[in-house]
Amino acid sequence: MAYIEVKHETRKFIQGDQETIANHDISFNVDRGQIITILGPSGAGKSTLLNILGGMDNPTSGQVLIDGTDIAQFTAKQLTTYRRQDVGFIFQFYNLVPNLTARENVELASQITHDARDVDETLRLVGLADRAKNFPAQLSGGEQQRVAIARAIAKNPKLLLCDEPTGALDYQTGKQVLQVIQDGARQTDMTVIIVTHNGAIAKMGDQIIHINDAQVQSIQQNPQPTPIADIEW
Ligand SMILES: Nc1ncnc2c1ncn2[C@@H]1O[C@H](COP(=O)(O)OP(=O)(O)OP(=O)(O)O)[C@@H](O)[C@H]1O
Repeated sequence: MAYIEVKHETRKFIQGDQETIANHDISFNVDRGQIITILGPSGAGKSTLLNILGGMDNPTSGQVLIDGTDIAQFTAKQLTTYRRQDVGFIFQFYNLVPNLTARENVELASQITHDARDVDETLRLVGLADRAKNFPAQLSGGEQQRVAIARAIAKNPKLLLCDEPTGALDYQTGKQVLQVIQDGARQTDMTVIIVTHNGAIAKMGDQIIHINDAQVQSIQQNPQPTPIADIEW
């Protein structure tokens, strides 16, 4: 059984008399431990889909089975537990707490889960052991994003969701961050979903889901993902 099964997922937003269909009849499967990329232009519906997978939003219709359980049917309380225990998030703009050190930012996440990873070991994993006492403002963009990755991974999530994780970074730093995400995934057996509008980055996925105009345009199996060192954009 696939770890994620999205079946006919649709999300409509209604504002006044205007209806926007952000996701229309979306279906795909993801195996446990896969890295998949969701590729599409601005406004295609990628973030909407990621929010639904992360339990931050509910679809209007359809099923979102995670490990066999339909989270589309979850109550608000069940969704909170799911987000807390099972999901790590990485966003374009890091979202670190500015008055906490790198270590404290990571600790914050590890404290709310049962099965957290060791904070110092996780900082080592992202190559930031020696910056643990620094505040976000004392770190570069790439380092801040690595703290955000450590924070997400420290929860030991089953699912890591990344929304344009390199969107605010330069080319070289962006590649380092992708490498950290990939290494983290391979070492922890997380399932990873990366949203991007960048076709070159999408090639790091074991599966590339092309989304356009709210719909799945194609699903490309990618048995030989491009090594990050070889990705160029
Ligand atoms: N809360 C909302 N209320 C109304 N419309 C929304 C809402 N969230 C998203 N939309 C609309 O749904 C569509 C898809 O948006 P979404 O943010 O999912 O796209 P995206 O592919 O992630 O785009 P981007 O790459 O620019 O972030 C857009 O037309 C957007 O305006």
